[in-house]
Amino acid sequence: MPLLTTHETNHKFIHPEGKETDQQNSSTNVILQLRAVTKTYANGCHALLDVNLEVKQKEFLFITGPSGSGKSTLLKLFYGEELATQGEVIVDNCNIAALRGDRLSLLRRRIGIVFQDYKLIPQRTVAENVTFVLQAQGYTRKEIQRRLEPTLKLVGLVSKANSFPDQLSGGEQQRVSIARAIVGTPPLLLADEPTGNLDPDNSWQVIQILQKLNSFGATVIVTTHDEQLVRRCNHPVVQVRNGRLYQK
Ligand SMILES: Nc1ncnc2c1ncn2[C@@H]1O[C@H](COP(=O)(O)OP(=O)(O)OP(=O)(O)O)[C@@H](O)[C@H]1O
Repeated sequence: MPLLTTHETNHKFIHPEGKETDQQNSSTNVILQLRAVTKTYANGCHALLDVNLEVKQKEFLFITGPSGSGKSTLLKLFYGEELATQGEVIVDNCNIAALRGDRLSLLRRRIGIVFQDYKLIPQRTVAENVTFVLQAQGYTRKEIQRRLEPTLKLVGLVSKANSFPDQLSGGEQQRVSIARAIVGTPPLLLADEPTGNLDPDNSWQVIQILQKLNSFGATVIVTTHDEQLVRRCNHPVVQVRNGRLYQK
C-alpha cells in the first residue's frame, strides 16, 4: 500500500488503512519517495503542493484525478523530466535533483515509461521500435535477440514483429510501447494514461499486461481518468486534486 500525506496531515504518513507511521519506520523496500514536494512551473502555475508519497517495491498503484490536477507532472518528477521546485524526489535510493548526465541516464534505464500516445517511430518495425533503446545502450545483438521474443510474446505481438506502427491497431501500438518499456527489465514501470486512447477491451488487455509484469516483481504506477477500470482492479488508488494527494 502506498503511504501519503495531504496538506491536512502535514508530514505524518497516513496508511490508506488508517494507520499512522513516521518516515524512519517506512523506509524498507521503498522504490519511490516524494518528500514535501511542490512543483511550480515557470509561468507560475502551482501543479503540485507539498506532496508526500511513498511507494514500496512490487506495488501496483493507480493515480487518478481530473484533467489538469497534476498527474502527469507527478510522473514527470519520478523520471526526472521535471524537477521539484521544493522538496525531494527519491527514486531507487537516488535523489533525482542531484543526478546529472550519465547518472540520470543510468537511473532512467531502470524506469520503463509508457505514454498515452505510444510515441513509436513510424519508419521502424515493431521489433526495431522495441529494441532500438537496447542498441543505443550497447547490448550485444545476441542479448537483444534473447530479450526480444519473450517480450513480444508477453504483449501478444510475435506475429507483428515485422509490421510498421501504421499497420497496427491502437491497442497493438500501445502494446508495442509497453514492450519497448519493459525489454530492458526495469524494476519500475510508469504508465501515463496508457489506456487514454483505447476502447474498453483494449484498455483491459493493457491493464492485464501491466498486472502480469507486476506479478513478475515490477513496481507499476498508472495514471488514469478511467474510474471504471480502477474499480475493476483491486489496487491501491491515490487521487490528485488541485495539486494535492488524497487516498481513495
Ligand atoms: N510545462 C508546463 N508549463 C506550465 N504549466 C504546466 C506545464 N505542464 C503542466 N502545466 C500545468 O500544470 C497543471 C497540472 O498539469 P498536468 O499535466 O500534470 O495535469 P494532468 O492531471 O496530467 O492533466 P491531464 O489529465 O489533462 O493530462 C495544469 O494546470 C497544467 O496547465
